[in-house]
Order: sequence, then structure tokens, then C-alpha cells
Amino acid sequence: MADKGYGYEECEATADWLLARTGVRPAVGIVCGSGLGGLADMLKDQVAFNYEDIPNFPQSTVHGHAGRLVFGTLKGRSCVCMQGRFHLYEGYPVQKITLPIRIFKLLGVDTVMLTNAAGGLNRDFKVGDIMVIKDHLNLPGFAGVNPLSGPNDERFGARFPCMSDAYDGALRQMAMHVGRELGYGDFLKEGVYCVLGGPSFETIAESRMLHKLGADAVGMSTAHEVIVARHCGMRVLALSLITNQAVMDYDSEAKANHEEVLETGTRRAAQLERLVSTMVTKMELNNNNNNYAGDADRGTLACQRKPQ
Ligand SMILES: O=P(O)(O)O[C@@H]1C[C@H](O)[C@@H](CO)O1
Ligand SMILES: Nc1nc2[nH]cnc2c(=O)[nH]1
Repeated sequence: MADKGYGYEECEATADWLLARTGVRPAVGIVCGSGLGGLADMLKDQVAFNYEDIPNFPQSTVHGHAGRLVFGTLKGRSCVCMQGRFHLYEGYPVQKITLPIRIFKLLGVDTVMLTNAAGGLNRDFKVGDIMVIKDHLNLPGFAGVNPLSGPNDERFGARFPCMSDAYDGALRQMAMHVGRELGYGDFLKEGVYCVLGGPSFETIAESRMLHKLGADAVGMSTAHEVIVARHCGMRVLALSLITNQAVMDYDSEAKANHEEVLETGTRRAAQLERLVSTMVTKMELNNNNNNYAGDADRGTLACQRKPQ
């Protein structure tokens, strides 16, 4: 894909451009979902770049996605945060919307923490719940829309990466543990995220079908980023904020809408930020004592060759 503007050389040029402009060497990369950009404001000693100024970067077009890449520290740990992500429905090829994840890798990131807004399909979920993603259904992938389509560059990862370990078990366990410690037990869930192309929300029949297929929540992002992150050997934690209930009943008057999504984001932002920042603190501590050592390395070694 080098000829299309999202190959290794482009990612490397962008990473070098950024590294020349900040002294921060991030170990953690954070991606903010719709209405959840406040996560970036938690970073101290910020060095921020507008997407429009970053070579090879796509531009944010969606309300609730500011379009800034923010470097800084979170409780002393170096991080980089995308305040705004890209979606298929914005018209970008799937390889382009996931390009920042490869740039994360070349910046030195080893752990990616993604957030998104999603519609709840599981009837036990309520608006405002935080779902730790344990697995995904990549429906665009069923139709061949996969960010790894096209020539494979072994410098990123292997041609056929394993995805059965996509969502790091130790990080998920840590998220549940930290969440309960913070008193979030009543609204902390675990489940399967299903990505669709959007931008239209689901019909009732579609929501019913996705629920029957095993999805607990539905959205328009994240899974592509996870595939790319795992391909290049980073470990992944992903959190969905259930911003609305998917409409599954023909008698319902409810209508999914982006304003409700953003409003729920605003209401739960502080708790989500606290969960993420506490986890970053614990990860740092646990780098020393290994209690929460991720399984990414094991997964990487088992599933793919290391990038050369
Ligand atoms: O970036 P995320 O996945 O959080 O955004 C979701 C999906 C759509 O972009 C939007 C719908 O309201 O929110
Ligand atoms: N596809 C989809 N994406 C969402 N993002 C936030 N809510 C929803 C939803 O109900 N459906």
C-alpha cells in the first residue's frame, strides 16, 4: 500500500516529524471516542498538534472529535492521545483511518487504550454503562474491508495475525478490578463489540440480528484500530461507553441520534477518565512487580513473527 500514502515509509516520516517536535517518548497511546475527548485534557506538560499540521494525517470531520494529537504525561507516564479518531463513513479507506495506530507503534507505544461510544444491544446494559471489550465482530471485515488488506509489510507484522487474543486478558482483568475499586461496579460490564460502517444507525431488524450473533454493543470504530495494533504487536484495552440503547422493539418511540451519544459522553466523561488514568498508574507500578503483566508478548510470540 506504499503507493497509496499509508505505507511504512509514510508512517515513519510522520513519526519522525512528531519525534523531532516533542521530547515525550510515549509508552501508552490513547484514542478518544465520540464525546470523550476530555481524556486528552488529563495529560500534563502537553505538546499538541492539530491533525491538519501533521504530515500524512487524515482530518477529523465529526462533531465530538477535536482533531488534535496530544503528547504529555499521565501520572508521570508518557502518553500520546488522539483527541478524535477517523471512521469508515468519513470516506477514508480503512488503511487510512488506522494509520495513526501504526504511527503510535513507530513512536514507541506498546499499550493502546481505545474508547468509543456504542449502542447497547445487551438488554442488561443501561445507558451510561462502561463495557470492557472482550472481543469483536468485524462486520465490514466479512465483506473484505480489513485494514490489513493489500500487500503485507513484515516490518509491521505477519501476513496472517492471530485475533483470538486481540483484547489483552490481563488488562481486561485490571480494568474490571480497578473499576470496582473506584466504585463503578454497578455500571461496569464486559462484552462483545460489533463494528458496522455507519453512518446510519441500525434498523430494528439489524439490531436484533447483531444481538443474536453475540454482540453486546454496536458502534462504528475501534475494531479496525485493534486489528492494526495487534498486527504490529501492541497490547490493547478497549472500552465502550453505552451512550444509547439500540432500538430493538417496533413499539419503541426511541430514535438513536448523535446528540444523545455526545450527551452521555459528557455525563460519564469524568468516570471514564478516572478509570483510564488509574489504569495507567497501575500499569506503571505493575511494570515493576508484574502483577498485571499483559499477555501481549506471549500472544505476539505465539501468533506472529516480530517485526524486523
Ligand atoms: O468514535 P466513536 O466510535 O466513539 O463514535 C461513535 C460512532 C459514530 O462515529 C458516532 C455516532 O454517534 O459515535
Ligand atoms: N452503530 C452505532 N454506533 C453508535 N455509536 C453510539 N451509539 C451507536 C449506535 O447505536 N449504533
